[in-house]
Amino acid sequence: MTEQNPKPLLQAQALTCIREERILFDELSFDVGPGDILQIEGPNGAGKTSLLRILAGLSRPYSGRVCFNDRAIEDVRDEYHEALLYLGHLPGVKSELSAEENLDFNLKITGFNDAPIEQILAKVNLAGFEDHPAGHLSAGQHRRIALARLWHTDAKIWIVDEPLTAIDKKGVAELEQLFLDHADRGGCVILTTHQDLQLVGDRLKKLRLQYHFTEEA
Ligand SMILES: Nc1ncnc2c1ncn2[C@@H]1O[C@H](COP(=O)(O)OP(=O)(O)OP(=O)(O)O)[C@@H](O)[C@H]1O
Repeated sequence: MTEQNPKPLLQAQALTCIREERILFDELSFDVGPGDILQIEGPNGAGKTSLLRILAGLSRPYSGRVCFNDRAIEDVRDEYHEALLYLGHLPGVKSELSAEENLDFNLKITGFNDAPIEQILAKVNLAGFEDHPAGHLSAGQHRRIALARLWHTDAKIWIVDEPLTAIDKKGVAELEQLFLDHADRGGCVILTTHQDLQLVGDRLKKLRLQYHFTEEA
């Protein structure tokens, strides 16, 4: 937290999610405030991605609601959209486009028409790979193209699904530092990862989802 009890940016209020007749989580409530870095943990299939998608407004909970600045996100859709950067676990990178074209496209759809693409790609260690088709890059480099958006955004709320997958140690440390800097500026980060975060350390809050079996299982 950057200050004592700041007003939450995002509130999960009694969220229940059911998929294929299985309750993933039931009446889940938590707040995320400026300066928070929240790691959602849990085994495969526990519902981490489902929770992130609900928080991002991409899918609806069975019951409960998500609030941004005390308002249901459905009621402040445009405002929320502006405040949010969501990066799903499928990176949204087109194999046939180059690293530069992909980033340029992703930034343009979020309103950045003149972003310094080369500089941003250099920050994610893709200098020299700007013209390479994403499909010819490694899994980690592919993911770095998607992650590059984090280095050029005004969004306060970052929701990122498994950002560290396929990223090497140095890249993980750089990302952790970026998350810390963002939190220090009053933003928040909600992420899933199966890795232990080293740098973020005591700034980190954790929320653990359990795997609930169906009654028949
Ligand atoms: N759109 C959907 N329709 C039906 N079932 C779904 C849908 N999305 C997810 N599920 C189911 O919900 C459960 C939780 O999936 P989810 O991807 O949220 O888990 P996760 O905790 O992110 O898992 P992992 O660690 O493997 O990424 C899974 O059993 C999955 O099959």
